[in-house]
Amino acid sequence: MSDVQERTPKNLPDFDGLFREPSLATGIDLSIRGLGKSFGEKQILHGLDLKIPAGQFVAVVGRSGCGKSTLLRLVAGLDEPSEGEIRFGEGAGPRKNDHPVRVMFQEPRLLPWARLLANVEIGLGMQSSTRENTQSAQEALRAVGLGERAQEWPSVLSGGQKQRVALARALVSKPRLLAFDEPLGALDALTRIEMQGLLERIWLRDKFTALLVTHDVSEALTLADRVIMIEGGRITLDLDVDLPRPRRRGSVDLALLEEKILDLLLRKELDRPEYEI
Ligand SMILES: Nc1ncnc2c1ncn2[C@@H]1O[C@H](COP(=O)(O)OP(=O)(O)OP(=O)(O)O)[C@@H](O)[C@H]1O
Repeated sequence: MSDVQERTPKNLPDFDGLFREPSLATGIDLSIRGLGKSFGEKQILHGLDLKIPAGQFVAVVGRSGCGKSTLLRLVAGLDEPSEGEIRFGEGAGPRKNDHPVRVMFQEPRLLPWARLLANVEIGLGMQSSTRENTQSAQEALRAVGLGERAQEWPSVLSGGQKQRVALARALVSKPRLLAFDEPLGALDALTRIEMQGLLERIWLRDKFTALLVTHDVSEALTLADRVIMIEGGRITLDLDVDLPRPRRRGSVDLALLEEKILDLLLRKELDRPEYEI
């Protein structure tokens, strides 16, 4: 597992000169015990146990419908567990107000009638705009490389640029845990690779705890310290990805790990009763 302590700003790749100063945000521990979730008669998650130390980057993979987004929604406080508990930080109970988690979704969900700066300020709450909020939003836009475009409208942006605004909006409140639900799923391959680099650099700078739900095993392995696989509502793989960063796409180490995870996913698929002859 990567050592969080070693991620000092001096190791960081520069992005338009924007990553020299670390922000004050730091990650938070996440502890999940006996987590279950049912929708009506259908049980989706079964007694999940998971501990994520502050600052770790964890990717969650698994077949479509296995419950990845359900887990993320529970962690983000967007839904209530049917059983079990989710705790943040040393000994802290579930926090209703001042929730430490922000989410970035696959769709940017920008307000078309608000300029980019105002869209990012929304990440600080719906209170009226203050000078500090405007400054924070401007900094967040700068961090995603859109500082010069604060007064533009969402409609003039490409899909990748809209996702960068969504990232700025998620970052502006300096969350202690940032959850990503397929954030790059709708982007073309090149933009996706660029965005992966941006996500990694921002995470290295801010040291928040990261929970990434993705279909893309290669993306999980490029970004995460640890990859978790959910199958049948349970964690069936918990793999440390102990490779130096930034990771080289197409390297033998990554390819071997990817093959191992894909093999497991495919074998599980073949084991399913509907595939029996
Ligand atoms: N609000 C809901 N009401 C009823 N069923 C739901 C609800 N939310 C999710 N489900 C069901 O829970 C199961 C898991 O859904 P979830 O979205 O967590 O899967 P996923 O692994 O994220 O899938 P995908 O990779 O396709 O996005 C699915 O069968 C889904 O239909």
